[in-house]
Parts: sequence; C-alpha cells; structure tokens
Amino acid sequence: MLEVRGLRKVYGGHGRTVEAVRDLTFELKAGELACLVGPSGCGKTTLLKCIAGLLAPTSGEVSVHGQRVAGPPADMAVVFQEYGRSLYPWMTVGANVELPLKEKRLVRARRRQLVTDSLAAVGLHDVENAYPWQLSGGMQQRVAIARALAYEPQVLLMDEPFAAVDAQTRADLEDLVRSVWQRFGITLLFVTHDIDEAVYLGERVIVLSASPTVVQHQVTVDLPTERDQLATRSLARFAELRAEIYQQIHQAKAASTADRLAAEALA
Ligand SMILES: Nc1ncnc2c1ncn2[C@@H]1O[C@H](COP(=O)(O)OP(=O)(O)OP(=O)(O)O)[C@@H](O)[C@H]1O
Repeated sequence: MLEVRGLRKVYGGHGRTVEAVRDLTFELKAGELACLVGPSGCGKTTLLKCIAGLLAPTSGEVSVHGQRVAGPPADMAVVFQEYGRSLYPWMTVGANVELPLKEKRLVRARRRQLVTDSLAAVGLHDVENAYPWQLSGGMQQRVAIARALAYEPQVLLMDEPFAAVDAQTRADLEDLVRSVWQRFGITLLFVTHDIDEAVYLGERVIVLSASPTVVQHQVTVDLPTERDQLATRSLARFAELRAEIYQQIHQAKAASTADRLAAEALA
C-alpha cells in the first residue's frame, strides 16, 4: 500500500545545508498499523511530509497503491501534533470536519452523514455546533481525528498526535486509534518519540537512526491484537519489546555522538 524507496531529503538555503534523511526504505502492507520511532530531530516529520506529498524528496520516491506521490494523494489524511493550529477557530466543529469533504465535492447529504458518523466514532456526539476553542485539548484532537476519518482515507499518517495532551487523555486516544484502525481497516503510520506508545499501538515498530537518517531496525510486535492499557503493558513480552527498541535508539544516539566527535577531531 505504501512504499518508501531510497528516500533522501536535504534542506538547503540561507548558507546552511542539512541532510535530514539519508536513505530510507520500508513498506506498509494494506491495513497495517506501524509506528515509527527515532531520536529527536532524526527527520520523522520530514519523512511524513514527503509521504504526504507536502515536501518533495531530494531523491528516492514514495508510492501509494503503486502510484508515485507527487502531491497530496487523494486517499490519504494526516493528523498533526498541534491540534490547536490544525482546526479553524472561527468554524464550528461540524464545519471543520466537513471542510475537506467540500473539497472532495461530495453532495451535502453525504457530507452531513460522514460528519455525524466520524464524530460518533471518536465519541463526540454533541459538539458539532461548538467551536474548537470551547473544547479541551483532548477533545480537539478527537475532532482532528474525526476530520481525518470523515475523509475516508485508505492511508492515515499521524505525527506525534498526542504529544500535547495529558497522560490519561493520551491513553484514551491511543485506544481510540487502535479501535478506529480495526473498525475502518485503514493503513496507518504513527510517528511518536515515545517507545511505550509505539509498542502499545503498533503491529510493527520501525526504528530510525539519528540524523542523517536510515532505518536502523524493525520489530514485529507479537502482542495480542486486543490491547488493554493495564494488562498489555504488564506483559513480560511488552517489557522485552520496549527494552529492544530502547537499546536500538540508545545505540543510534551513541553512534551519532561518536560520528560528531570524530568529525570535530578531524576539523
Ligand atoms: N524547513 C527546514 N529547513 C531546514 N532544515 C530543516 C527544516 N525542517 C527540518 N529541518 C532540519 O531537519 C532535521 C530533521 O527535522 P524533523 O523536524 O524532520 O525531525 P523530527 O524527527 O520530526 O524532530 P522531533 O522529534 O524533534 O519532532 C533537523 O535537523 C531540522 O533542523
């Protein structure tokens, strides 16, 4: 469903060049839920923007359904971290969710149906006429998820969507993501810097190296499909998987520090 091949992204301009992503290759099967983790600044957001067709790679390519991505793909939706900036404050919740459906040129009755169904799917039945700023942070992020679901995407990208909410809300939203993934059968790529979250949510975890970034390691999460915040996180296997990923990220950071020191010694 989603293929990333030899992706490289170098930012340039203003006399500064940053090789954010060096060489990334991985793929997601249809209906898979994979989490992407890596050290801060390793290029996770850059990668997601390239996949979403919002940023052109320097080389390599992304394809969805075998079609090379050259702009935002029609059947893809993205949920960003900053819900506060992703919803329009002057529009009601319903109008926010409906907006991309107008772009899709769906008829009014179908749009209304999708808005009602997607808000219900995220547990928000009665806020359609409220404004985003009248809702809590967790509720606003639910609205952002509802807007993505209403769009009926085949591929959903989520970029650290719960980084700004409290722990209890975060746990609820994690369970919401698993349940909508199961219910709608979408292919989901979830970026997080939280190792526990990656193991809890994913069927697979892709570990990125420090910048310039490559895929350092991949782990299949062989935990039961039905997950529970207390029971799953208490499993011995959960602790083993978390330790394996932690070690990989630690190695990635150590390798990048050694590279930097070697480069400084040569300079
Ligand atoms: N528009 C830009 N111009 C120049 N450099 C950029 C730009 N956007 C990102 N970078 C650089 O590319 C690298 C990767 O940034 P990116 O935001 O993709 O990382 P990240 O893994 O998402 O970070 P974090 O985990 O902190 O959110 C960083 O060194 C960053 O400074």
